[in-house]
Order: sequence, then structure tokens, then C-alpha cells
Amino acid sequence: MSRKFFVGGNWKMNGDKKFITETIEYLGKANLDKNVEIVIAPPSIYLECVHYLAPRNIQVSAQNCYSVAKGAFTGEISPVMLNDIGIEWVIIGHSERRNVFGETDNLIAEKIGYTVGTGLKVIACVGEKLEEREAGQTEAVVFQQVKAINNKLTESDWSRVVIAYEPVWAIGTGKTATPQQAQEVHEKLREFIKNEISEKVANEIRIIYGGSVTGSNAKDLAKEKDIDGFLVGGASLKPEFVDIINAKL
Ligand SMILES: O=C[C@H](O)COP(=O)(O)O
Repeated sequence: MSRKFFVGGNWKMNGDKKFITETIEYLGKANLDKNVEIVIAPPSIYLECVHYLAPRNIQVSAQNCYSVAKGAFTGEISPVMLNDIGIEWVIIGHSERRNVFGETDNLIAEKIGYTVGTGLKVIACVGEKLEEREAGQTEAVVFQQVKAINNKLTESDWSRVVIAYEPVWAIGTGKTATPQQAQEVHEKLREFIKNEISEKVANEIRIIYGGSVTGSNAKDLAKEKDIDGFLVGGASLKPEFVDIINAKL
């Protein structure tokens, strides 16, 4: 089963108009692997601008959205409005949303369920904290996170979802999971999806890795059979993002 390699660049709360112009220019000129699905996620205030400027081979993603179309939810972003301005993807459940802003498995599942229903595609993030890994709870945590999402999706909805496995201890810390550590969790997640959802979803879903991916470690991670791409934070703000996109070449 061949799954299209997927590389997302999550800019988090970084970038300005000058950065956008320069980044779009270097990405536009770079020789990017045509077999890779590339998505960049700028801060929401710049979504429309990046969507307008980005080359055709690069899609644009929001970093978050809410679970309803409209209403009295000050500061929130509606999936319907993202559709309205032509955005195709949304990251939901990033560990910073979970841990800094207190989003629960249930809220994240609600948001994913609603968002997929509007026709958008979702990068759904899961991952354990350091203390959970050390307590041997990695599988239990990520399985529970996926199970909560599955409660809000039909089997066919999963074709619009990419799962990003991002161990919290590896995010922005420079401590990348080794290819073996990441592969182990990806493989177990795929097995869980096979048992919990279906063999078809397990075979087709992209499970991407995030957590201190760089131009130097991407190639080794990309060799693992269950690593179908990356969600990149810090390095997506640098020219080495091109090396990560081209990790399979
Ligand atoms: O969304 C991206 C992840 O949080 C990884 O961030 P990082 O590459 O800066 O560790």
C-alpha cells in the first residue's frame, strides 16, 4: 500500500509579511519532490495572504478552529469561514492547544468531527508527555486520543484525516524521537486503527511524525515504513524545510 508522503510546516505564532514574502519566494524557486503533499500553516491572520501567494504545489492549513459554524465565540475561527476563503486543511489537537490552552480529548474530537463534516481536511495531533512515556503509558495515551476522535467520525471521514504523532517531550526541545521510537508508536497506532476502525483506514491513513524534525534527521526518520511524513515546527521557518520535504529523494 503506497501512501503519499506528507510534509506540513506549522509556523505556530511566528512570521510577518516580510517573512511570508521571502519564504514563499524560496519555496517557489526550490526543487521540491513532486511526490510529496506539502502544506504550510501560518498564523490565522496571514492565512488568506499565504493562500494567495503560495505556489500551486503548496496547500495552506489553519492551526486551529472551533466546532461550530458561527456564533458568540469571541476569538475563535469557524471551519465554514476557512472553507469560504479557500483553505483546505486545519491542524487540530496540537499539543500546545492541549497543554497551553487546556483543550481536552473530547473538545478536540468535537472539533475534528465538525470540521471534517464541512469538507475540510484535518491534521489531527496526538502524543504523550514525558512523564506518561516514562510511566509506560505512551500507547494508552495515544490510543485514547485516537479513540475519542473516532467517536465523532464515520469510517469514510478518516480519508480526510492525517494523524500527526508528536511526542510532547520532542516538540521544540531538540530531542527528536529516534526513528525506532517513532516507528514503534506509528506501527502500534496503525494496528490499533486496524482493530478499532478498519483495515482499509489502517492501510490508507498517513501517520506523520512531529518533534524536532530537521534537515539532518528527516532522511533517517523517512526510511521507517510507518512514517508517512512530518509535521515540522521550528525547521519549517528555515530554508532546511526544503531538505525535509525532499527527505525521500
Ligand atoms: O507542529 C509541529 C510540532 O509541534 C513540532 O515542532 P518542532 O519541529 O519545533 O519540534
